[in-house]
Amino acid sequence: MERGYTVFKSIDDLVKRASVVVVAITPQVIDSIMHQIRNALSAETVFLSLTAGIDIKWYQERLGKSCKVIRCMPTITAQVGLGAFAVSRAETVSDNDYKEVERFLSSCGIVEEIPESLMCEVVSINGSAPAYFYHMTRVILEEAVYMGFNESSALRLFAQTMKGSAEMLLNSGMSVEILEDKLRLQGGTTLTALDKMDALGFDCCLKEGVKACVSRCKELGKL
Ligand SMILES: NC(=O)C1=CN([C@@H]2O[C@H](COP(=O)(O)OP(=O)(O)OC[C@H]3O[C@@H](n4cnc5c(N)ncnc54)[C@H](OP(=O)(O)O)[C@@H]3O)[C@@H](O)[C@H]2O)C=CC1
Ligand SMILES: O=C(O)[C@@H]1CCC=N1
Repeated sequence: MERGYTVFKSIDDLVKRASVVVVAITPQVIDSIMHQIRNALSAETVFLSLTAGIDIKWYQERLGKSCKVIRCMPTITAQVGLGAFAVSRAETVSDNDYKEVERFLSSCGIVEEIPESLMCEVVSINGSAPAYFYHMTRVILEEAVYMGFNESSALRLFAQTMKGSAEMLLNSGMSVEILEDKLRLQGGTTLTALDKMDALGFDCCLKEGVKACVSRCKELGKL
């Protein structure tokens, strides 16, 4: 433990020694490690699953009804301490177990407890959402370069603007409608841009993307 972590030679050894086991593998391979986990799991072990689409019932069917499962949908932004974790728990998870996991997740982001029935829906607003933003950034940057900007200069301007916009949404006390309305000046540039995007189906594209994301999450749970 000199470096603050220990490397185990097998999943079996790791699960036997851990009070909380974090499962962060893809839905496509999770079934293949279940038997190793089942043999090593104690009644006290808390199982924190980050795997999209896999529900609490799925774990209970493989590990037993009494297993303590917390399902979590994380975001890649935890890497910079700004994670947004959506969690739900099995009835077998005590408040103390839950608080321990919440404390651990809170070290790198915010934690919201949500009904398990919304765990696939939430992927579309947290887990996958950073990619929507990165994709939008790529499109905007492409246009910026076309207009003559240096790419890194445009990136700094755009990303800082988005960071500030998110900060205002979270901490200004103003609603998203009020904030948008503040920019919708009659005859102004912003309104012209929003009208053009609206006419080309921007809102509809976003809604359809969100729906596709949720559907895929549900399919992953059935693989
Ligand atoms: N990426 C994201 O932003 C988000 C991901 N998620 C969820 O997190 C989970 C992991 O995603 P992500 O980290 O991106 O995926 P990666 O493919 O980057 O990582 C998968 C990990 O699983 C390990 N692994 C694969 N097969 C086995 C196995 N048989 N036994 C043990 N370990 C194995 C891999 O180890 P090795 O490298 O050694 O092969 C790798 O560390 C997914 O379920 C995804 O739905 C949720 C929200 C956001
Ligand atoms: O794309 C995926 O399947 C995972 C879930 C959320 C983000 N990445």
